[in-house]
Amino acid sequence: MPLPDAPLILSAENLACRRGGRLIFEGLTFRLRPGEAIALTGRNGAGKSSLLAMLCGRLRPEAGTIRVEGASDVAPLELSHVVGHRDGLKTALTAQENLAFAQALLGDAVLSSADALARVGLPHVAALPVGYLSAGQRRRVALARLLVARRPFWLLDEPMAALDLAAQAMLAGLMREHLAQGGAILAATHGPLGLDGARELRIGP
Ligand SMILES: Nc1ncnc2c1ncn2[C@@H]1O[C@H](COP(=O)(O)OP(=O)(O)OP(=O)(O)O)[C@@H](O)[C@H]1O
Repeated sequence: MPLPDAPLILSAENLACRRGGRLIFEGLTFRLRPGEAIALTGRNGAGKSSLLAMLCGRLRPEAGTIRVEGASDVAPLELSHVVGHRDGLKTALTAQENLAFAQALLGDAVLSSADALARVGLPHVAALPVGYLSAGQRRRVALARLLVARRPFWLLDEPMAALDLAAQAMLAGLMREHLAQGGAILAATHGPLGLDGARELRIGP
């Protein structure tokens, strides 16, 4: 899908989240603007992953609204890359095949699969089935999906998990590039993202 020309803002208004009958959070309001990064923080169980699930349409808010200002008729998921705890990779396919699949699915191609793997430092595993890769290598392949198709919003759940220090620096660099190009990032995290200008959004006490 071609991206709309208008500046896009991911907007959440007065969100409440209920899981297993328990109110997890309520009254959550924020706007994610072009070029902006939000570090979503909070203790274990505060609802960070649940918020990401709501933003990408997998979980219905108990109350409140989520919309994209500038493209109100488009679901946020269609304008987002989501990298969650589950990497969504197909273990029998090679790294390159997984990325080619993602590119065909997501459209609006940017880098080729081979170039995206090179950017995340994995050119040598392109032809290996993902099932053979280490945890950190798998995460890098999942992150390479960010590079094969253009999406303004990156919604990331613990993106630094399983990455060694060099890979953390590489990811911070990719995120900075995305922000410099007018993209926006919301990342649930328990640690630093390596982004100086990131604004903290804390859920819970
Ligand atoms: N499918 C579910 N059914 C019932 N409760 C759930 C379900 N999924 C999550 N929860 C509960 O919702 C709460 C929020 O979970 P969530 O995974 O969003 O927290 P989190 O902030 O991402 O935690 P962490 O920092 O540990 O990753 C937790 O109490 C969790 O047990």
